[in-house]
Amino acid sequence: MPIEETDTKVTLTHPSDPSSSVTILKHGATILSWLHKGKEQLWLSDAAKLDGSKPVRGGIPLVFPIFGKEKNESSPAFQLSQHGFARSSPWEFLGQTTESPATIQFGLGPEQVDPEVYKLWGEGKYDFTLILSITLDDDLTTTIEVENSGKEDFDFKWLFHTYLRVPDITDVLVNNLIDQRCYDQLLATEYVEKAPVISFHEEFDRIYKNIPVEKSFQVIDKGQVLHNVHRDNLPDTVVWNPWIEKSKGMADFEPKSGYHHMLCIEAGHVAEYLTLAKGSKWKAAQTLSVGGEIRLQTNIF
Ligand SMILES: O=P(O)(O)OC[C@H]1O[C@@H](O)[C@H](O)[C@@H](O)[C@@H]1O
Repeated sequence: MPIEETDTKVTLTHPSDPSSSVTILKHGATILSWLHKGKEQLWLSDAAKLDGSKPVRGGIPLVFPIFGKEKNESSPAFQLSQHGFARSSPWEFLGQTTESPATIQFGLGPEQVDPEVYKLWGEGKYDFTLILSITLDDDLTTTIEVENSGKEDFDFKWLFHTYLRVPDITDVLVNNLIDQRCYDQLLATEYVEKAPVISFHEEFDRIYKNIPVEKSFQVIDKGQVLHNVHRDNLPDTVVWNPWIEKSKGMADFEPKSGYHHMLCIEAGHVAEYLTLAKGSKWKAAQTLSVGGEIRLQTNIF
């Protein structure tokens, strides 16, 4: 059976390769696991809450309609909690849409969001439909469509908060971010990245902005490409590792040494808000792939 559904989860198995599968928690439509030819590609905390009491620490949580906390008091998103409500709402499983490649869909509308939370976004005046499509081929593609089905335009941000699994963060390099503008959230400073490859030795939290979509990022471990992150209509990418102190402060981050085995590369539209006019739609996607040759894309600005 390519699809297995329980009350809380859905697992889609590759139709011609039983060792490849993706498992999604209905709460938050959070991808918890992607097995590629028997090998787990995502990191999931041992203490992640899977009962809906907290967003999942690990996998691919979905960030909408804000990224982080909105600091502008006059914004309709000011009262929303960190990273918005998509990751903490119960999505509906809509079923399979194509067989080859295998695609399943999940949906979220205002009626599924906790009414107390929904009221915090523009006093509950926005109507929206989110459709998440998950396509399992040799790659894993997540496609999001946001529709403004209401009577008012609204502003939003979107992000796939992907926790990639790595053998040891101190051995890992990420390429193709050179010459991109970035905002360092720890230093609260904006600058142009000059490192030909990024390496990790301490807490890391940067928003790389407006990156040509032709550029893909590769996570390289001792000369070997582990992960490739491709983007469609997602101009920004957050790179995050909490390191020692921040991990200690997160109750749902276990084991505490887990920061060694994860790296978040989060494709999104977060540097600026997108305005979605009433009646219109916006679509974007992230594709993760495994292995391949090292590709340096330094000549695309
Ligand atoms: O703890 P949360 O809400 O899942 O956020 C985790 C991290 O998410 C990242 O996207 C942010 O850049 C970090 O600043 C943040 O700490």
